[in-house]
Amino acid sequence: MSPSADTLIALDGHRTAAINPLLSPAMLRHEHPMTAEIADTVLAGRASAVDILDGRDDRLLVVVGPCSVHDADAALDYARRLAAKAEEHRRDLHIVMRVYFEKPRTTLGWKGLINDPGLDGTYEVNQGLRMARKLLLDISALGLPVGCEFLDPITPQFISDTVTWGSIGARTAASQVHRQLCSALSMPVGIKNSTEGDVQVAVDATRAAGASHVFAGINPDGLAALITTAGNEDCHVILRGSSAGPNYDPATVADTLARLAKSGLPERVIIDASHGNSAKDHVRQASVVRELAGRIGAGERGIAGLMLESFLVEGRQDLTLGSAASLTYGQSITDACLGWETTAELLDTLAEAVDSRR
Ligand SMILES: O=C[C@H](O)[C@H](O)COP(=O)(O)O
Ligand SMILES: C=C(OP(=O)(O)O)C(=O)O
Repeated sequence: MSPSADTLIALDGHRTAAINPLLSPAMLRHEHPMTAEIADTVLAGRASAVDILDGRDDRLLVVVGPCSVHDADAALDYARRLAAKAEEHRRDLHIVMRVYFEKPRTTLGWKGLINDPGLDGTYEVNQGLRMARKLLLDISALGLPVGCEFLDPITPQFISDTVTWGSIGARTAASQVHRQLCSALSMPVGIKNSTEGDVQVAVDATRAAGASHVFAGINPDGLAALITTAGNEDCHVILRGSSAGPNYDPATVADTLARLAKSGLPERVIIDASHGNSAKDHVRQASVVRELAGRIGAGERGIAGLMLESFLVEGRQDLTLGSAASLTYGQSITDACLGWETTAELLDTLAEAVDSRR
């Protein structure tokens, strides 16, 4: 005898409130298509990032932009300013804009524009995916490459062709699902040390992502599929500090490079000037960048790039769900960011440091 409908729900529908349609990756890519010009920006941006990581290009990779995107207009406004700065410093810096749509929360909070584009708890994910893809294309169309954190393992199918540099965050570096995902991605991916400061987890993730994997995912039509990957040899470690304090000091950088060498991996790191390296204080973030510029200018090698959290207006503000209209334009609603003027100054300083090291 078959179980009753109520029994079936009790078995595995007990805590599912709703299941709604999700648009397919192929449909979204059809609505917001790649262009030949944008493809050139993405491919050239990836090639430059890989050349820097591999030491064939002596510039610095700088991933800079808001902690999270909550307003596409403000992000594009920021992107126009950054594109001009990227052009000015193209000889010394390879600038990639941080365009983060997925926020991993310590406990609870707004999870980013893809999850809740209305900033009001309505979770219009299909709309969020449309907004994200459109913005990634709009920014790349300026000739400015973009960088994203990949959090949900399904999201990359919708946007990854537009992304020049990817990241795996501190909270997911140990996750096999995310390591497998990295092994499939076509761009270089930075993987962070844990929030508690474990660097080895990022080294292990880099090694795991370099191998081939077979896992369940979705195909371009959104159907469940078995994915076989080639492995991504362009993954690298990001030192982001921790709850115990910063980890961008020369000794930790040297120790990380030694750990990478021991695992047979290229010796290179990216330093995140924010998060645990600045205790999420944007003023301290500027000091971290200045200190690193001094070290790079004095000849330190192994640091292939930096990450900066920056937006139009310095600092941060709290979001009250449903009250987006009262937010300050161009200010972060997640972690505190450097303001535009300080960011521009710091980019000048980093460019000078690269020139001195040369
Ligand atoms: O980069 C953003 C945050 O540091 C990360 O999403 C965690 O944020 P939370 O501790 O405010 O949840
Ligand atoms: C969430 C982020 O950082 P972390 O994973 O280092 O906390 C981030 O860079 O947005």
